[in-house]
Amino acid sequence: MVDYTEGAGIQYHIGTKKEDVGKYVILPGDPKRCQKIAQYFDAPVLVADSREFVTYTGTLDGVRVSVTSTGIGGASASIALEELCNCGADTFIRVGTCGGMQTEVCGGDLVIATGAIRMEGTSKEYAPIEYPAISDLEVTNALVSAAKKGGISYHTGVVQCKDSFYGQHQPEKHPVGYELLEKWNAWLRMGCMASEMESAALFIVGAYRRVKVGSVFLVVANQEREKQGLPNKQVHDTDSAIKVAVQAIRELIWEEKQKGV
Ligand SMILES: O=P(O)(O)O[C@H]1O[C@H](CO)[C@@H](O)[C@H]1O
Ligand SMILES: O=c1cc[nH]c(=O)[nH]1
Repeated sequence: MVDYTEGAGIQYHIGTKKEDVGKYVILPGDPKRCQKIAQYFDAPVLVADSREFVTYTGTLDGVRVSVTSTGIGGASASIALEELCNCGADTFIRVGTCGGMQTEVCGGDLVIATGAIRMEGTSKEYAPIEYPAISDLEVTNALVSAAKKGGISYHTGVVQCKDSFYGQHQPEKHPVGYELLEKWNAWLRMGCMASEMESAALFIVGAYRRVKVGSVFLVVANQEREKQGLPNKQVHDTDSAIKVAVQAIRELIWEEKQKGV
């Protein structure tokens, strides 16, 4: 019988063993982003490739670091996070793409999440909706510091997470479009910066597992700019977000070394 629980030798979905995974893990959604991220590590090795979960491990400044793809949505992201925690990882940075919501959040900018709206299903199977999905402060500060050092245009704030990508982009086609549109307008009025899919689940599962999770996203476009007839640049190269995540991990490693951890 398969042992799905913590302590099992090989994790059931992601296919890693404890010795395969570093303390720090970068979490892209897209498995094809993993190799691109691993190129920034010293001596990267492909340690597992199972379903949507691809894992490489190498080092940064002598410390073991991994990258594991989460697939799309909170359900698979929560599985990746749980199983990486079972392997001993404790600090995570999601590197994703998002759609800008406020008109100043333009294609090519980065968004660093300070919290996430829980309009998805997975986090509700962990914690009551009153519990906030917030990013880890140390990881978030490291991401901000890295973006500043890199001279990259970035925004901080709340992001919206949902399960339906097309509910964001074509709400009028959905039978419950009236509800999606009303909520979208409320998120806009509250100052929500961007829409993506995984951070709410990752922040909630991270809180439950007592690990640190932060998120940085490339803004691929902004549908609100489009609606208002403003120029709407489209950008798909995630390299700036990857560089910021890698630099943030270096800063976190440096801080831990200072503390003698
Ligand atoms: O680019 P990734 O990391 O997959 O992130 C975003 O892109 C996917 C939707 O296109 C969702 O996973 C969303 O969160
Ligand atoms: O608009 C977008 C872009 C990326 N990911 C999303 O979830 N929405």
